[in-house]
Amino acid sequence: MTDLPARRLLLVHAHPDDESINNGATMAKYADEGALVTLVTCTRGEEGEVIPPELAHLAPDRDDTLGPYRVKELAAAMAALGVTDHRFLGGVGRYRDSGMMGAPQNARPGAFWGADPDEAAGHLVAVVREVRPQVLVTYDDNGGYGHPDHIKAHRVAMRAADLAADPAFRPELGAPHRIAKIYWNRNPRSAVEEGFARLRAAGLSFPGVAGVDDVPGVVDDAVVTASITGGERYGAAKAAAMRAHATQIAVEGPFFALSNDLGQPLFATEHYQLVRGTSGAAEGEREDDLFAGVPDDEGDEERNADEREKAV
Ligand SMILES: CC(=O)N[C@H]1[C@@H](O[C@@H]2[C@H](O)[C@H](O)[C@@H](O)[C@H](O)[C@H]2O)O[C@H](CO)[C@@H](O)[C@@H]1O
Ligand SMILES: [Zn+2]
Repeated sequence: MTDLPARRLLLVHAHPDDESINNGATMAKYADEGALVTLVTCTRGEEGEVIPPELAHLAPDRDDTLGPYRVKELAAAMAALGVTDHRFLGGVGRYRDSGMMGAPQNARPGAFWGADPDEAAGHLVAVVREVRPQVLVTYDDNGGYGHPDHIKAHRVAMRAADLAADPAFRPELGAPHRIAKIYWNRNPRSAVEEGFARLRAAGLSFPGVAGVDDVPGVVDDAVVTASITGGERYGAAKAAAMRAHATQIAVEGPFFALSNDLGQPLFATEHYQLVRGTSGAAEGEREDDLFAGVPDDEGDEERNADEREKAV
C-alpha cells in the first residue's frame, strides 16, 4: 500500500460484531480524523445464533448461510463507522467460527480454534507489513470472555506482531515492521457498574439484565491505561454499527442485548490497556489518544524516504 496516511490503526477481531461492540466509537473517531483504520476479522461468525425470527433459517443447523449474511452486516457496520479497509484473515471464509468453548464445532475441520498458529499469523503479517500500523488493538489472553475464537485471535495477533518485525520471517511478505503500541480491550469495573445502574434506572424491556462480569474484559480501574471518549457523535456511529449486526445484537437507546436477551450498557467511551510500547501520557495518567507519543510517520519507511527526498 503506497501513500499511507500518517496515522494507522489495526484491529484484530474474531467475529463480525466484535469490532463494533468493543471499538466502534474508537474506529469511527480515528477514521473521521483521517487515520487509516484497518479491521481484520478472523471468521464470518457462521456458528452464531440468530435474533430476528424471520432470519432463523440462516442458522448453522438450518441453511447454514449465516456466515455470508454476517459479511453483509459487517459491511453495513463499516459504512456506519466510516471504515473502508476491512479484511478477513486469510481471505473470506478461510477460517470458520469455532462455536462457544467446549462445543463440538471447536474440533470441526477449518474451525479457527484449530488453525495452525503460524499459518494464521502469516496471513496477518502480510497485512501488518502492508499497512504498517503504529497501533494494534486486540483482546487480552482470555479473549475478553473465554470464547475460543477470541483467544485464538489474541494469540494470532500477538504472534504476528512479533513475526512482522523479524527480518528473517518470510521476507516475501514485505519489509519488516515493528508496531509501536499494542493495546488490549478492557472495561474498568467502575464504568461498567455505573452503566448497569443507568440500565436498571431506565427500566428497559430486555427480558433480563447481564451481570457486570458478563461484560468482556472487566478489570480493576487501575489496569486501564487509555480511554477514548466517543461522545455523542461517535457513540451514535457505534450504536448504528451495532444495529447493523441485527442477527447478533438488539440495540435500545444506550443499551443492547446479544442473543441471550440480557441487557447491558452500550459504552461511547472505550477503554484499553497498553501492553507493548510506551505510554504518551504523564506518569500515572491515562492516555486519551492511542497514538500519543508515536511519531505520525513511525514505521512508514516509504513515506519517510519520500519526505527525506522532498527535504533535499
Ligand atoms: C459477541 C460475540 O463474541 N458473539 C459470538 C458468540 O455469540 C454468543 C453465543 O451465540 C452464545 O451462545 C449466546 O448466548 C450469546 O448471546 C452470543 O453472543 O459466539 C458465536 C458462536 O461462536 C459467535 O458467532 C458470535 O459472534
Ligand atoms: Zn466474537
